[in-house]
Amino acid sequence: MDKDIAEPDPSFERIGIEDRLYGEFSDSLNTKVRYSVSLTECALTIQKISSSSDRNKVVFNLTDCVGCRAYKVEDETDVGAFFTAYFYPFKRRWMSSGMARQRVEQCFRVALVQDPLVNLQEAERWARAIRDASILQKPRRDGVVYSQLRRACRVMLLVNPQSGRGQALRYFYGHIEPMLTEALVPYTLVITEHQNHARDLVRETDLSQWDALVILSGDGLLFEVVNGLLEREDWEEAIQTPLGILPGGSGNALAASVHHYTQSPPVWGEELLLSCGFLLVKGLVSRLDLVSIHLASSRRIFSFLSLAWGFVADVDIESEKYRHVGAMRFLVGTLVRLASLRVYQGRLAYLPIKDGLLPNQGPRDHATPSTPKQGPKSSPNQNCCHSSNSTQNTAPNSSNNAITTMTAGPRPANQKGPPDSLLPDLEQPLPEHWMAVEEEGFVLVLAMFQSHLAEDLLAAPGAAADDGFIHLFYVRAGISRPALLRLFLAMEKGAHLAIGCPHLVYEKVRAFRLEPRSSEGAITVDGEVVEYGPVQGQVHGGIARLISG
Ligand SMILES: Nc1ncnc2c1ncn2[C@@H]1O[C@H](COP(=O)(O)OP(=O)(O)OP(=O)(O)O)[C@@H](O)[C@H]1O
Repeated sequence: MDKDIAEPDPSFERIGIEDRLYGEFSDSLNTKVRYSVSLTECALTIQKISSSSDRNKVVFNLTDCVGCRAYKVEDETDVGAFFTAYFYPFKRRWMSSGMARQRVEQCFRVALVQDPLVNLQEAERWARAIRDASILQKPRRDGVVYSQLRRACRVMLLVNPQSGRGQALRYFYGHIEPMLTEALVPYTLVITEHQNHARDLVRETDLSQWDALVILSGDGLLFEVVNGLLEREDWEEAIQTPLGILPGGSGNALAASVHHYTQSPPVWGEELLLSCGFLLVKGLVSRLDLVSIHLASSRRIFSFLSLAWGFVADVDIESEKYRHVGAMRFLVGTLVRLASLRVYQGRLAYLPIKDGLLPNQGPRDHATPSTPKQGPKSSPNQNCCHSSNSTQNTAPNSSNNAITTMTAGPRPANQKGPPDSLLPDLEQPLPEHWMAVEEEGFVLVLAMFQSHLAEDLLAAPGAAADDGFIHLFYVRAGISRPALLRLFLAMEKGAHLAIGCPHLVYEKVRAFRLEPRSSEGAITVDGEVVEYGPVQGQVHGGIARLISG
């Protein structure tokens, strides 16, 4: 479903890189004020004609432009026409520090001649040239070219009116609808009415009608959409439908991750909404990893965000009652939960990433900065797992790493979606090359698939949407309450790995298995509670597609 970039206006192409489109127009509200306006491939430059000072020159980068339209006003006596360009540049916040995208509109009156039609044609020529220039350059990341939604793509926009503080519809009408109109993106609004509404809808819908499925809600609604797509007969094609996320919940972890991947300064709340809306109308699409999660009941679900057990899962569940404070609910929940800190018993095992090495060989890929300093005593106890009856073969994967895989993974009956080649059945022993973590107990286990756990929790700073890794963290029993609090406070800036906490361990893995022994506890997947018991998962690198930037 790769859509190529729209064809640019040929008249603009003739201008060439060095040339400019130049014109003189009046202010839309005051015809006595006139501007010289010039357009290059990269920028729209506006200067007041009376002024010789450069201070009155404003330069807009066209990468910040979402659209431009030409029009005529109702007044029959006015021969003039207008064009308005819409920009969302990063600007310093009013009355506070930092930068965030803010909406700026530039409108000009075209009255070159007395013929209204000629003026309108000239306004349309400018609007088209600005639109085309704003989509000409395809960004690159590490040599990978993003694909792009076709212009005028058809978007199904699903809004959960109950999500977060119940503001999702206000966000839509206040910010997103105007932006979609400015960018000429046609959409159909679907207001979800109950749980699983979105899941049922995407499972049944004719996907050929849609170029993108966009969610304005918390992460829970996207979880439904992803799983609905993977329950279809045509799941392989269905999961290629580009997915978009707009933050409307109280966690908004994927939205925060998408913003983080643009390497822009961090933003929250409606500023994050504006940033994600901007990325949506720009329509760049990257790959998205999904992790298939096997539950004790043989049910398999697909996750794009996280799996949590212990402290993080408990905070997630218990902080539901503080959702009226928005993203702050996790901080409030953390403080409350710290008072009744628990240790959880269980077994954790994982399949490590070993570049160019067979598992069990070479140095451990231990990312905890403190670990080498602490010596073997404070290293987690890790052993290889032993398998009696697993069938294995060793095959190089696409990045030439020797990864031992299972020949045939478990595939629950009637289950769609990709097979899990790295996982044995949940009741079966793990292959020998898996690493087993032997600990006295855990305070938390957290498997992250994106960078953010919530808008203000940068749990896996090095993660990317399609890195093909599960970022596995665990905190061993024995950590003090102040040390755990310090970890979570540092996580706001993604600095928790750098503070030298000997109880925190971080591994990049491809698969994991968790077998809780404590009878009480909770496991959450993408923030939703799932059945408690043994659970395992493996990453499927880049099988979905995400509108990002
Ligand atoms: N109209 C509705 N009324 C009640 N529940 C709904 C409705 N629409 C969707 N849902 C369900 O609400 C659940 C939570 O949705 P979602 O995660 O998107 O928002 P949230 O829980 O407010 O976000 P967050 O987890 O960030 O706080 C989903 O499981 C979804 O199925």
